[in-house]
Amino acid sequence: AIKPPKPFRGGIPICFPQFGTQGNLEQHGFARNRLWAIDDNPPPLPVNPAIKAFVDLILKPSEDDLKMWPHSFEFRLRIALGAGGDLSLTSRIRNTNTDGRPFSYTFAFHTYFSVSDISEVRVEGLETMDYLDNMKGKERFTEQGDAIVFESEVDKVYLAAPSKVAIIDHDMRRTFVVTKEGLPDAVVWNPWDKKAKAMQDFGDSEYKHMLCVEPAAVEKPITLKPGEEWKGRLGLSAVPSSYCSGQLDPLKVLHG
Ligand SMILES: O=P(O)(O)OC[C@H]1O[C@@H](O)[C@H](O)[C@@H](O)[C@@H]1O
Repeated sequence: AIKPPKPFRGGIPICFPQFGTQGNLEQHGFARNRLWAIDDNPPPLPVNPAIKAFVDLILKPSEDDLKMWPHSFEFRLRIALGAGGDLSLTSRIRNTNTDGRPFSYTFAFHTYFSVSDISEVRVEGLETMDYLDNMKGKERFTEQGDAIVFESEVDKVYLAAPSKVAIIDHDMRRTFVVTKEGLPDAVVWNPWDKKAKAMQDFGDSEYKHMLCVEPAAVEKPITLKPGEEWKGRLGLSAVPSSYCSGQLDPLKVLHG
């Protein structure tokens, strides 16, 4: 059972106004631990004709939030479902400070994916990208040319990652396609066995069946002046993937 203010481990927690430990706030910021309200009268947002249903939510800071992070904001979230089950999350964050002050934040859609077996999963789209390795003091490295596979703990922030990343699950014959807009980075995280054991709200072997791929703005914080609004979008779809002689065609997966 989830008892606020504990974050939910799974789904798509929203990291705002701080990703990870990059600041003075609690890990990943406070937004993921708050109750959001239904936004009955959201400002217009173009609706993709493929969208069949959506809900608009809003988060504004409480008095306590303002003590920790002294900025007034309106965070609108549209959660939309397409006919084929495609999911789209659009975040709109507006600076509503009345004292003329800008604010800066980092952000992530902390997306948990369910996979059959992490050792059999490949991530395509992040080859040759630069990344900051959270396990090595955020040092910068460059990924090799091969798809990413998993054989130990991974906690990396890929910088200026492409707008489409694919998670290919051989055993399930399923590929998750993650698309992102307005979010330059992509975090990839799996805690592996030792960290899984150390996490109280996580089963010892659950790491085998999950992977986080998180569209994010981490390296360069986003700054908004009063009255300015930022928009970031996450798109998710699951497509059946055929699996022939051990190889998928990555170009086909990523470019349709
Ligand atoms: O346990 P939390 O706060 O949900 O965070 C889980 C992980 O989230 C990832 O996004 C971070 O890169 C990791 O460093 C972190 O361990």
